[in-house]
Amino acid sequence: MSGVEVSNLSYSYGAKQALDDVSFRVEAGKFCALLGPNGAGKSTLFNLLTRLFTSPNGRITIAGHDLNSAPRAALAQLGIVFQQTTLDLDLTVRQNLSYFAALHGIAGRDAAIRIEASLDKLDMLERAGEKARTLNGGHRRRAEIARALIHDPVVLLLDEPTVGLDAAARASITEHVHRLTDDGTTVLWATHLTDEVHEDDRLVILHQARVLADGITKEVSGDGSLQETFLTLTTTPA
Ligand SMILES: Nc1ncnc2c1ncn2[C@@H]1O[C@H](COP(=O)(O)OP(=O)(O)OP(=O)(O)O)[C@@H](O)[C@H]1O
Repeated sequence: MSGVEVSNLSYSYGAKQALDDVSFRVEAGKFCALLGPNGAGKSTLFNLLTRLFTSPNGRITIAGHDLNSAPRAALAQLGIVFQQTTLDLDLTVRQNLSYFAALHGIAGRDAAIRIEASLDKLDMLERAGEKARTLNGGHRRRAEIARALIHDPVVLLLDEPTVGLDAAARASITEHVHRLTDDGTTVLWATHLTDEVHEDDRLVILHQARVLADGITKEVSGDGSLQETFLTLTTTPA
């Protein structure tokens, strides 16, 4: 089964083409890194995947649901972590998650069970009663990821989720999110940092609106390092 499928997707801001005939498919339960330098088109793609933008060109399916013709079914299967923090800093971690659960129509005992399970996956249970304001950047991010899992989405999208974090927090979040695939979650992780990508991950390299490489990371890198491959691909004119 496919988690996310993008077919022949294009998008322009006026004369500026941000995505040019982009296609890739991520199988359910896999971690896929969407790797691209600044301006590659990653945020544009995320805005289309979350239906903030729509495009007449191309097709997106989420867990088999066409985002255009069945948007409610498709979006119900999506968990989203945006680049900018969206926690209410004056609420505790648990209150932030409860509020989000309520927005999804989840309440009472069901909500409590899901919140515990989501926090546990991110090793955040012991911080449930702390106000978001008192957490460091890494823990805030982990709380947001836990929040994105409450409704048990098939697909989790993260748009450069480690921006602004120190090396230890980046490594911890990267590991936690990789482990989510053990439960069958499909992960699409946008980044410009090659050290966040594991050699067995699916990898899509995006540059100047186009997909330049698509495959298993170690196969894309070949004999070199991913860093070398990425630099070669993205510093050579497309
Ligand atoms: N509102 C806009 N109007 C015009 N051009 C835009 C707009 N938003 C983005 N672009 C351009 O579209 C291209 C893709 O931008 P996008 O933000 O999707 O890339 P990105 O890979 O997310 O980059 P970054 O890592 O810097 O966020 C870039 O050339 C960018 O300058």
